Amino acid sequence: MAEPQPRTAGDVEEEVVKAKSAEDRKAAAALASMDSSGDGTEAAEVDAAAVSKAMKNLGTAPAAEKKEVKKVKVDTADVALLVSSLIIFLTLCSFSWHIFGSAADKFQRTVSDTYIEPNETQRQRSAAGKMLSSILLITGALVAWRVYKFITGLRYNIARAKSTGLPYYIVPINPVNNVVQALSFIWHPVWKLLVPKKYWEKIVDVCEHNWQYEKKFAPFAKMGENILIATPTSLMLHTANPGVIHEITSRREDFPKPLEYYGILAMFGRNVVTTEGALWRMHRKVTSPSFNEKNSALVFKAAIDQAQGMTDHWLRTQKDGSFKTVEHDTMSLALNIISYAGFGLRLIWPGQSLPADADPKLARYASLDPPEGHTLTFSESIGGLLHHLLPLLLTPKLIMNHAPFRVFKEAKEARDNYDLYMQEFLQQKIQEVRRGDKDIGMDLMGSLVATSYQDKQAGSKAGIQLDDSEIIGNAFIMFLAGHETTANVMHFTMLELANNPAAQRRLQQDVDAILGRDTDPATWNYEEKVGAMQASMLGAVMNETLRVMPPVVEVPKKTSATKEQTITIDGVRHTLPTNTYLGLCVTASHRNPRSWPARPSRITGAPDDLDDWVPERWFRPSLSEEEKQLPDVPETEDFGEYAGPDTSASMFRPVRGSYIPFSEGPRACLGRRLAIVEVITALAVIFQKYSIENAVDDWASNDEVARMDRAQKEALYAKAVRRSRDVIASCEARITLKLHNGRFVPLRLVRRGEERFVDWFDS
Ligand code: HEM
Repeated sequence: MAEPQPRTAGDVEEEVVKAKSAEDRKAAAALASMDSSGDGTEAAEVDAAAVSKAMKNLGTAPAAEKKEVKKVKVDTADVALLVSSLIIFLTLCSFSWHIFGSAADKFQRTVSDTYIEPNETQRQRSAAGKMLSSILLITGALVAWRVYKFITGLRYNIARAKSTGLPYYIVPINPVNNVVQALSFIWHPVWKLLVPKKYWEKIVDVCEHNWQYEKKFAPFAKMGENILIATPTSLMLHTANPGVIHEITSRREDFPKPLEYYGILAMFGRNVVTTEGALWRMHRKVTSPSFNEKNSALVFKAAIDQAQGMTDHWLRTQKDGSFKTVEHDTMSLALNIISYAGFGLRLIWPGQSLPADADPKLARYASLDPPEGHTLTFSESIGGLLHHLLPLLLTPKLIMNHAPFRVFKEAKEARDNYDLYMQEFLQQKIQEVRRGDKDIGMDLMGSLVATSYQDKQAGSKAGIQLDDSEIIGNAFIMFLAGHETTANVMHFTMLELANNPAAQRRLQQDVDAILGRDTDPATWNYEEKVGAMQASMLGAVMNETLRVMPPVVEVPKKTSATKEQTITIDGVRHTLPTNTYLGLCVTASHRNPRSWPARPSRITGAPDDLDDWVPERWFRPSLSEEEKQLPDVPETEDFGEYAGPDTSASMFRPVRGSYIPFSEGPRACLGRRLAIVEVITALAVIFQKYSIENAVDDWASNDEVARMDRAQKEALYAKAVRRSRDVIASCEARITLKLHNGRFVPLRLVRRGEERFVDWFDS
C-alpha cells in the first residue's frame, strides 16, 4: 500500500480554489490554516497519479478522461416521440371535450330548467365549458409531458447503461426511493402485466423494500455481482463484488456520498455524516480526535458498569422467569455508554442511583423523571426521536405541529425535548470554555465547543468554527450512530447465542480463560485484556452478527454530477457515467461464496452455511495471500482516529471489500473501535456469570419443564429456537436493521450452573 504523503501548501491551496460553495471555501480555508500550523502528520488526498500507478500495477492503465456521456440529443426518434405525445394529448383533449362537454351541457340544462334565466344559462354553460376545457388541457399537457419525459429519460439512461459495457436491466420507476418501494404493491402488478416476464422476473427482486436483507445474495447469484439498472430518472449499480467495493470506498473524491439520501440526519444541523468535500473534512477533523484509545478505555469501563446494571435489572424484572425487553434494554445500554464516553453524562438503570462523585449539573440528564422545563427524560427524548425519525423527516413542520395524530404529537414532543436538552448542554459547555475549565475537551461535545469557541475567543479568523447548529448536529449523529447500531449487534448476538448453545459454551470458556470466572469486572484492565478478547469467541460472535445482520445493509455512494469514473471489474475497465447511484450491498457481499469459505449448512441442509450464524467460521483458515491482494489503491488522509483492522489479526481475515459492516476507506465508521470494545466487553460481563436461554413459558411452565426428560426438553427447546429464527428472519432495515412492529424474542437470564437447556443442548 502506498505510504500516505504530507499535504503540501500547494495541495491545500488547490483545495481552497476547488471548493465550490462559500461554505466549502470556509471549510477548506479553515483546514488550510490548520494544516499550515499543524505538525505535518496529515497525509495526502488520493492523487490521480497514485491511482494511475496502482492501476498500472494491475496491468490496466486508466483510460484517458472521457467526456461525460453526451446527453441524448433530440434526434428523429425524439421528434417522433414528441409528435406522438402531442397526438396523444390532442386525442385526449378532443375525447374529453366530447364526453365532458356534453355532460356539462346536460348538467347546465337541468340546472337552468329550474333556476336560471335562459340567456343567463347560456352564459353559465359556456363558462363551465371553458373551465372544463382548461382543466382538460392542463391535465392532457401534463400527461403528455410525463409520457415524453418517461420515454426520453429511459432512452437516455439506457444509452448511459450501454456505455458502461455491463449488462443492464430496465425498471420503470427508480426503486431506491422509499416511497416507491412502499407502493410496490401497486406498480409491480402493472409492470408485470404490461411487460413480458423475461424483462422483470429477475430484477423485480431488487425493487422491493428490504430486499437486501430478505433476498441476501440470491439476486447477485442470478444476475452477477454487479446489477446495473436503468430507469427513466436514474442509473444505478448495486454491487457485491469485493474489488469494486474496495475501489469505490478507497477513492473518496471520485465516489462521494449521495447526500440527498441523508437529509434526515441533518435534522439538528449539518454534521460529519451529512457533508461532503472540504466541509466534510472539517467536520471529520473536529470530531475524530475524540475517537482515541483513551476514550476506548472509557467505553470499556462504562460497558462494564452498564452491563452489570442491565443484568441486575433483568434479574429484578424477570418475574415470570423471562424478559421480553432485550431490544429496549440493549438500546438503553448503548445510549448510556455513548452518553458517558462521548458526553460525560452518567445515565442509570431503574433502581440505581447516581454515584457520589457525579457532577450535579449533569444529574438532570440521568433523572428517571422529567426535570423542570421538560416533559420527557433525556433517555425518553432520544428514544422517541429515534423511534419517530421517519415521520419527523417526511412530515412538514406545520403539519407536525398542528395535526391531531398521536404519532406526530409523540414525535414533536421527543424532538422539542431533545432540542432543549441539547441547547442547555451546549450553553453549559460554552460557559465552561469561557471560564477556561481545564478538563474541557475530554468529551465530544466539550471538544467540539472548545474547538469552535476557544478560537473565537482568541480572535482567530481562520480556525475551525462550527456554528451551534453544527455542534448540536454532530452530537445528534454520535448519539444516533453510536446507539442503535451497537444495540442491534448486542441484541442479535444474544438471540443467536441462545439459539446456538455450543457457541455460548465456547464463549464462556474463553471468558473464563481470559478474564477469570470469579474476578470482579471492575478490576479488568483495558490495555491488558482487549486484544485477547477480540481474538477470542467474543470477537468471533460479534464479527458473525455483523456479517449476517449488519445494522447498515447498503452503503450508498455515487459518481459526481460532473465527472464520469472508470473502475475495474474482474480485470476489465468500465466507465460509470456521471450521477450513477452506487449501492454497496453489505448483506450480499458478506455472503458472496467467492470471498467466504463455506461448509454445508447444519441448520437448513443448504450446500453452504453462508446464511447461517456460525461464529466458528472466524477461526477457519484465511483465503490464500494471493487472493487477499486486491489492487493497491492508496489510502487517503489520516484523520487521527483508530486505524487498525476491524477484526483480530489472528482470526479469519476477509478479502478486502468483502466485509464492510463499518464501510471501508476514508469514510468508514468513525466509531468502529468504540463499538467493538463496547460489544465484546458487555458480552464478557454478561456471560462471565450468566447464561442466556430462549424462554419456553409459552409452551410449558417451570414445573412442567422440571418433570421433562432430555428428549422432551430437546423438542421443547428446538421449538423455541425455531420461533426465534422466524422472528429474526422478519427483521427490516429502516435506517438500521432491526425488529419492528412489536416483534420480540423472549429470553431468560440464568446463573451459570442453573441452566435448563444451554449447558447440554446442541442445535
Ligand atoms: C456496530 C456498530 C456500528 C456500525 C455497524 C456502524 C456502521 C457504520 C457505517 C456502515 C458507516 C458508513 C455509513 C455511510 O457511508 O453511509 C458509519 C459511519 C459513521 N459511524 Fe458508525 N457504526 C457503528 C457504530 C458507531 C459508533 C459507536 C459511532 C460513534 C459513537 C459511530 C459513528 C459514525 C460516524 C460519525 C460515521 C460517519 C463517518 C464519516 O462519514 O466520516 N458509529 N458507521
